[in-house]
Amino acid sequence: MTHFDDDDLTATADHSAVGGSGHHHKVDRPRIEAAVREILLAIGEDPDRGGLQDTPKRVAKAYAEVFAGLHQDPGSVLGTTFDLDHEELVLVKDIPFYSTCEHHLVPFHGVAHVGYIPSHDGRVTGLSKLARLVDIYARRPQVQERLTTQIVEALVTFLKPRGAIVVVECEHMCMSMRGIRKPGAKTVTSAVRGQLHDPATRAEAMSLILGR
Ligand SMILES: Nc1nc2c(ncn2[C@@H]2O[C@H](COP(=O)(O)OP(=O)(O)OP(=O)(O)O)[C@@H](O)[C@H]2O)c(=O)[nH]1
Ligand SMILES: [Zn+2]
Repeated sequence: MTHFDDDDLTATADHSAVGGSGHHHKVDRPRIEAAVREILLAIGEDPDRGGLQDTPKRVAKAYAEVFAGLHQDPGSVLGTTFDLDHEELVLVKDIPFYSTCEHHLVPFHGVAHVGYIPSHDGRVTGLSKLARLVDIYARRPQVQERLTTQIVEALVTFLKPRGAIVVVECEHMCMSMRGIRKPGAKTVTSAVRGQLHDPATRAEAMSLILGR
């Protein structure tokens, strides 16, 4: 039996244009459990002591949640659209998220700002879908640059907007708790497409994003 957890999105991702994983298996929890037991042994711990007995199971459950985005389809999320006749910028800002650095498998977290200028027929998606899109790509082993690009590419692919902008601001735990140890350092990445390349349009979006 495969163990696959998620709250409410269950479609299997296979959309290569927007970074579908191409993996057809789901999260294999027994395999994670065995690996976590090995790690505990390798760091010199006793995986059989009371406090650690259930840890491999807990980690497997947590990983199934944290990496659930590998098995979710951004197209099915952005498929809900409304004909609202709004042809100007729609921006959801300060969307909080947690992701996992693919280099160290420790968290990076912050906020994403996601905006687009709807297509000429004025079709817009539900606002919550923009936040769902962020989670689908955040819940994978990631680097911040790819996360940013995948979100903007999904907007372009599924909404055919006249323009799109994604700005992501993160603190990387791999830079805070270990290595260079610079807690508080923030990494900002952005990606723009279409009409948001226009300096005035881009400046308007950026002032909305930065105006706190
Ligand atoms: N570009 C980019 N780099 C990242 C991201 N997350 C972590 N990194 C970096 O990935 C790099 C990996 O560098 P390596 O030299 O291979 O690994 P390392 O010896 O653990 O590096 P240090 O973190 O400098 O100790 C580090 O510089 C991290 O800061 C990310 O989202 N984007
Ligand atoms: Zn890292």
